[in-house]
Amino acid sequence: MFLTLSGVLDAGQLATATELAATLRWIDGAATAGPAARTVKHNEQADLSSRTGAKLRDMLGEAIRAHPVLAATAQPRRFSPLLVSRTQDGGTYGLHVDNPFMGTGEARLRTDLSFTLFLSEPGSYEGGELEIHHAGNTHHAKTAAGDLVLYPSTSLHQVCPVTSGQRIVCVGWIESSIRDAAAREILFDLENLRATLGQTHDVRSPEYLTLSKSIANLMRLWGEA
Ligand SMILES: O=C(O)CCC(=O)C(=O)O
Ligand SMILES: [Fe+2]
Repeated sequence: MFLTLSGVLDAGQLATATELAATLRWIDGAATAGPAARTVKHNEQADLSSRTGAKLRDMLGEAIRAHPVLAATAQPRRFSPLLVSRTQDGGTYGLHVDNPFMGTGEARLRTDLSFTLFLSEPGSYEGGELEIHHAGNTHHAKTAAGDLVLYPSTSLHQVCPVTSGQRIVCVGWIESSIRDAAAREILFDLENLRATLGQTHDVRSPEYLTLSKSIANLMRLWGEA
């Protein structure tokens, strides 16, 4: 699944995010990468432990969690802590795969989906495309500020060199309640079908009830509570 969700941040939230990001302290991005990814990661990470950082993280987290299409397609069970990263001066994040598991204890999650929420307008920097390799295809994403790109964490991907300007993004990972991507897609289609059916059929009709029963039973088969 490769999906661009537009307007995850509205103009007001985007302005606040830009303002807050400008006051943050930045540290070497290699600190938050796994051993292999570290060797190809040439960017900076915002220190979100400050009050301003926490405010930014909370605001971005709320907007992402509130997005209905993200909820419907990803069926999130857990979110990783968000990172905010900055790439400039020819910086890049070379081809890598994300760690399969992140965090420890209660906060540990399996990474099923990765996302990038763009905070810089695409015209304000050169390069910096997020390039995702999947099933023999290569997808390039460089979207408007406020848009979010969602892709399978199973893919190799890279951030192309940023040759001018600054690319600031928020990245994070999702563990889905539906581990298998094909199963997740079937449930997404069935949910859409239920919404369409609801326009012409009563929720007590045999058609609506049978579809609801099938969705619930597939969730039992495929889902994790
Ligand atoms: O900056 C991006 O768009 C993706 C970053 C990335 O691949 C990562 O942090 O693992
Ligand atoms: Fe990555």
